[in-house]
Amino acid sequence: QQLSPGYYDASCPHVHDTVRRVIQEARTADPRILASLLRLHFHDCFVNGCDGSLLLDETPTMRSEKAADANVGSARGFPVVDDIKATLEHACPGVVSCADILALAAEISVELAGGPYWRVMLGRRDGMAANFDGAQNLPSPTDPLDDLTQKFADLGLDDTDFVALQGAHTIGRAQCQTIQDRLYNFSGTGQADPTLDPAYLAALRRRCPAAAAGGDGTGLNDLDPATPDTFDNSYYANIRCNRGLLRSDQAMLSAPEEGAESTAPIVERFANSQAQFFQSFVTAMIKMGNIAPLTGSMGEVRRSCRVVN
Ligand code: HEM
Ligand SMILES: [Ca+2]
Ligand SMILES: [Ca+2]
Repeated sequence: QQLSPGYYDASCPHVHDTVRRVIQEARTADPRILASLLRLHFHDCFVNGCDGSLLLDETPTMRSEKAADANVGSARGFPVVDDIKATLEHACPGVVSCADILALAAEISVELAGGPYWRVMLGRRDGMAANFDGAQNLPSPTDPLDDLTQKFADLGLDDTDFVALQGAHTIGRAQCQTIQDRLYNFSGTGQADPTLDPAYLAALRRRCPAAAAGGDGTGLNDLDPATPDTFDNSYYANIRCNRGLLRSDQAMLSAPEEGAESTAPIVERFANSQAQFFQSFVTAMIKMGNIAPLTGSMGEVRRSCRVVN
């Protein structure tokens, strides 16, 4: 069985508008919520496929994905997902899965931030378990380029998908702790990452004081210093002038292992053409949304996204 854009046409015809309305409301108090929701879909799909596993709370017998390094103190937006779910349970009880809510919320967030529109494939069902170990294996900002591209390739996402999906960092924030080594002690050298633009480095050091100077690592930085809240292609222009925030962002320009293709030409292409970035981003989001979905009678439609029924 396959996903389809019209999956809820009969059972919950206003699902897209409903999700959109709740996000619009949340956004007035918290503009960052668009970025946070987009990230949740990624972190869900990369662990056990797009099955809502990320949303499950810890139980005495099951470690949550929320407790994994990439998510703890970092993944946010869960109360908004709860609000969306509650609104949909009121309108169409027991119909819309939490996995589909994340897919819809990602698309709507991109669109509201000024990015492309696409018809979201729907019909995923929710999984019955979280996978803490899987979440520990999410791509990390300290992974070298080849590990990053391999983690995407393992899920059927090629280098173009990888570069396009990283473009999600055209919106949102990252905590100082994710870049502290780049600013003060790159690869144990006691120096800054030499690939960082000097003016950008100086600005980041002001925002993120060293631990010895009292920095606690929780300060926030724009992932895209040029247009932090707009979904556009300036993320790639930043990388071209060594203003990628995370090491994993800038890594797209680093030399690949022998025999592997360079991702630099794709960065260049997206920096030069927002239309090509948008087109590849949509393709890649639909591919990512198709990772190992539960369909038919597999899994369930959760009543609360935090617990199995
Ligand atoms: C190479 C793979 C990736 C790595 C290593 C990575 C890493 C990170 C890190 C470290 C943060 C900051 C978290 C924090 O400080 O709390 C972040 C934020 C973010 N990531 Fe990624 N990411 C990757 C790919 C993606 C993809 C594929 C998407 C979505 C399609 C995405 C969307 C986001 C967004 C929107 C934010 C900002 C969230 C917010 O402001 O709440 N990332 N990412
Ligand atoms: Ca999942
Ligand atoms: Ca931007």
